[in-house]
Amino acid sequence: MASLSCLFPSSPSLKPKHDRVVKLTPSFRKDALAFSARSKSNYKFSVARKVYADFSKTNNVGVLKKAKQGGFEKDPKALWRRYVGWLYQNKELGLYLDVSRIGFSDEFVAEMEPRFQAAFKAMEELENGAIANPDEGRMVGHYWLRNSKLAPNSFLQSQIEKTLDAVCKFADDVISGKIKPPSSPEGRFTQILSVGIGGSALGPQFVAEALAPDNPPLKIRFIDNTDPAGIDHQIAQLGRELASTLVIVISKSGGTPETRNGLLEVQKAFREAGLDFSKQGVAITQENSLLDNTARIEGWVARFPMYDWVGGRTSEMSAGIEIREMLVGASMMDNATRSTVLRDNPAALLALCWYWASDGVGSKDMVVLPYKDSLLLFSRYLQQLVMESLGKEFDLDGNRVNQGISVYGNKGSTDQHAYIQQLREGVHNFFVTFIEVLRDRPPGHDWELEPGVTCGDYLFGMLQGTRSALYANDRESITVTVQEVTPRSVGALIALYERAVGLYASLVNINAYHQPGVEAGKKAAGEVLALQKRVLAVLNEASCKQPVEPLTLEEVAERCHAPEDIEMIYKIIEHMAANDRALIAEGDCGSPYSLKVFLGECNMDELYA
Ligand SMILES: O=P(O)(O)OC[C@H]1O[C@H](O)[C@H](O)[C@@H](O)[C@@H]1O
Repeated sequence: MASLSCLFPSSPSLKPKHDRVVKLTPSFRKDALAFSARSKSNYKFSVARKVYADFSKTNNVGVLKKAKQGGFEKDPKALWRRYVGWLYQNKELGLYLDVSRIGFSDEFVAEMEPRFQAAFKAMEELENGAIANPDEGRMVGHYWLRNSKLAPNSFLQSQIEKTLDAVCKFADDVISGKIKPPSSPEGRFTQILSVGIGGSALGPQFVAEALAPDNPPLKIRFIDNTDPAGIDHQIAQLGRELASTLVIVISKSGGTPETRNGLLEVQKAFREAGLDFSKQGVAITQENSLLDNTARIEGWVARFPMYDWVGGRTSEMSAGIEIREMLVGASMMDNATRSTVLRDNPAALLALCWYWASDGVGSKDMVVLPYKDSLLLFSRYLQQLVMESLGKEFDLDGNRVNQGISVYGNKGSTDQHAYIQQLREGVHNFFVTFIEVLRDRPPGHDWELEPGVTCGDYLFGMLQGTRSALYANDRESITVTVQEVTPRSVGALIALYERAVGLYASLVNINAYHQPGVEAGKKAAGEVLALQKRVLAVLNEASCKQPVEPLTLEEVAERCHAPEDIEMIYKIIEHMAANDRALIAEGDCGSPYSLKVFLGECNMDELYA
């Protein structure tokens, strides 16, 4: 078993290359202001504007703010012309993008054109194998997964193709019962339990929810946290079907603590049920990772690779279900989003809208509202893709920029009964993306629940109504329309947003492919657990005395040589007490100074260890 420290890797390569506490330079400030003023001063709808910059005195963070006053284009005919003029249509994919309810002007588009050309060039270089993730010294190759011929060399190309074939064959063999669990009465796998977190969970969850047939050959459930009660619930729900459950453990790094814990908990459940986990376990991870080595040594059913050059949040196409059609959709969208003509490139249009709506500094949140239950998880999926990619402290030149765009949303029309009130009338700090699906339900199932009106017409009406009502109050929106939710359209949507994020990152000059900020929390979590071990040792020593010596928090902190960590020690003891692992002799947790604690048992082995 790996020690805990191995599972909280702190990668030195993730550190900034140089001291990046750099002030926002006056020239940057001037450029930003001039750019914003120039591009918006001629705004054709004659919107009065006030543009000002506000620089925080305390941390040198520059925030360019704009104030929009007056109205948007409200004349229906002019608005219709704007709609038609900017409408993007992808005939092959049956996908439309409407950006008419974002108020950018022609002057703004012209100002942005050179930046987009630079972004297109950077994207081309990325696709050709440039080190597009400089901090980590990595190529960024998720686009090759849907067109292996793009891979920069034949070795990578054949790796991609072989993996895809192997995944598809494995899936067929599991479904047909050729690969089966050793001791299940059904004689085939009936359930999938997917264990993973972040990019190793959100994509599979989204796709599984979006594309699940009514009666899938295998049902899928997820463990995506280190919450023991949540894990117990998933295992309990499987019940006797644990014997016919295929457990797929997904972790690019192969060392993420939450995923490791999920695996250990599931393996324990297998042992207790008298089942051999290795005959039902599959690993999807980088070659030679901790997970890969474990799976190899224990002889799991299968192992599939994730690549160094594919980030977790862009790994949806690495290995999974229904993959070939999704890849076709993604590849078609990739072709469309390679266009260097802004108007013809839906990813560039999205990036343009994001830049306009959020002033290129994330001043507005992106609310994602799919009007389709099966796309519920799209917003959660996009939350990671957008926020982990764009939420960066420094730009590529080392300037402190604190970039990002916040993403939230669930689905319509459900959310209309929750927070649309605030969107329409409250604080104006967002823009909306509607996802519209034209086909309501499979052909032949529709009926009119009142004369001339189906259930789906209501959903349609709610979307259109909300879009209009928001715009009437100067709230901007984008609408992405697809014909149906199919593997192809889901693949296309994922590819559309992956590219939009990449292009936007170029516009604001940040690395979209690393996540240095995530390391801080992981490191701190490791320190908490290390402190907990010291607390346990101190309490154990006092609890082994005759008579037992209950300790105050101050005494524990002092004996741990960590008086400055007393608050964390209190939290550790509170948590242990709630789980019957520490006993309260006096006082209670609500009055920390009154507390005296000890352990229920003395562990002699540990005492003399
Ligand atoms: O796939 P794994 O290596 O287990 O990583 C799972 C997740 O870990 C971290 O939180 C990263 O920030 C995510 O980008 C990643 O998706």
